[in-house]
Amino acid sequence: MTGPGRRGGGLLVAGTTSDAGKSVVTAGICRWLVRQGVKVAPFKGQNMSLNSFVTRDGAEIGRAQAMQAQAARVEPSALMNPVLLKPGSDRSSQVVLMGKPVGELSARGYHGGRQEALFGPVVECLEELRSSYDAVICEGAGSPAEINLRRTDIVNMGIARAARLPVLVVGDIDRGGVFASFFGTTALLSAEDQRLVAGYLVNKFRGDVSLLEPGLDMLEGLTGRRTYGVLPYTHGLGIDEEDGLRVSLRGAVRESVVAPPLGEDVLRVAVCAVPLMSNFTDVDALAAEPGVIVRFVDRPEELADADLVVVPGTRGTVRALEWLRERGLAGELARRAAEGRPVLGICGGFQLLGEHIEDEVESRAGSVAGLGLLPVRVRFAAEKTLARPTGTALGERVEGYEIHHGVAEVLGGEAFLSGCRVGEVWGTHWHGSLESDGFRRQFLRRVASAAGRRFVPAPDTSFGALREEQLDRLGDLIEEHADTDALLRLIERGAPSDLPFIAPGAPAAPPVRATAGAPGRPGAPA
Ligand SMILES: NC(=O)CC[C@H](N)C(=O)O
Repeated sequence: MTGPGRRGGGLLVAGTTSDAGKSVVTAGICRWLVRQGVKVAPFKGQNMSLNSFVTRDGAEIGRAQAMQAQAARVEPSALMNPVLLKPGSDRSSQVVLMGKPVGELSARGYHGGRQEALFGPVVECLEELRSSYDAVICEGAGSPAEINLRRTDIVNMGIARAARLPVLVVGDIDRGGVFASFFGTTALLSAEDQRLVAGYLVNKFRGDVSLLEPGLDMLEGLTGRRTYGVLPYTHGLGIDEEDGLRVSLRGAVRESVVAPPLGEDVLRVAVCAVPLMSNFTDVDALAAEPGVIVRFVDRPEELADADLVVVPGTRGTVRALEWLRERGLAGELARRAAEGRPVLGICGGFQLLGEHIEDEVESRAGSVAGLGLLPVRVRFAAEKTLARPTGTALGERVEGYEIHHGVAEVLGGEAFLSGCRVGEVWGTHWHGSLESDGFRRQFLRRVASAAGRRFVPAPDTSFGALREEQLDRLGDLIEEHADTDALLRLIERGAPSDLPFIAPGAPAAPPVRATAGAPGRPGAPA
């Protein structure tokens, strides 16, 4: 890898838990490597997420992999995330294979054979990437020691074994229990799997590393495996989170810039935390503006002081509609619309603002009345629209991306990004439009004026530049707090050959039970 043309380096970044920081560590490693002149790509065999992105050639992949591709300074591709599971309920998910939906499957159906069938294609995607990049940094899912799922695994040790990748296990020390987690994660793997587990990376550490070091030495004594770095707890790096289901955002304030507002007033944005929220990252660009406060809400009272209410995308348009009605938010939205106070509906949030929804695909609820705030009729199609549209709104160029089954027929209002606007109610299928800086500023000016706020958008916020800065900070974290020489050796040469076996190893599988417990969320590791 040090010389041009050297191919085949790789690493699997696994975690002791979900949310240990695998995605950001993977991105950080990609950014550090590309800065060293290494041609690097990210990969995740299977991702479970409602936050997805559309590649230039129209394939849907997890946003986390798209973000990692940006960290690696390469164009995202379906090869980087061949399987994407999009939960539609606690028990079933839409399976997206190589960027296209192939059907809805229950967790049981998925683990009962379908996932195994995907192993070959997933490994082929990884091999294809490895043949054209110096290094591929793979992200695992959940924990590699999910002993109930190991047999059919296509994202953790299954992939590491097939591609002979060294494995680095990331642990979140902020939650505590990191030593037991590292030890246990290793000790519950088979001897063959353990041979690839090269060592550990401590994430989210606060305080004095010298206090941690004796523990890391003891861990090495116990496992024969070293720790490759201790990354400090860093705020503001939660970019492009994976899973809108697991992370309850209700009541949460979107991490915003600390710069003071320019005008006399701030602008308050309330985002309805609808069920199965998709691409809630759309509002990150609002939170990046000085003086814009973005929070997720689920009660009508919380809309009262909001200058803008966003109804975001959702994998369950009809379900979200019911939820808005049950919680009294629907009435509040109608009142706002009548008063000329701004509302922005994005994708599923746009669909439900319309007059009528015909859905035999997503909810199978048939004919459903929408909130009637926009002159739009939506009919769900089996075919998914995946697109990267560009256009103009408020005199500014806008780029976006579309991921939806619903097809909107716009019957009136003023055209707005393939959707429409009536009064101060705006609706579009486009995600990501707020990342277009000029448009975002114009839109915020318009909202401020409609809301009667003396808010002034900063003239120079560049969302793209902020995103790049964040990725650079991730690269810095690796460069400054990991043993990069050792990491590079690992990526180039694979796991050391003398890693000891830690008892007891993988437990034997029990005889198959006729009525095994329900597996909970589909594809549990996420
Ligand atoms: N991304 C979305 O919000 C999707 C909207 C809706 N569930 C559809 O598929 O049409």
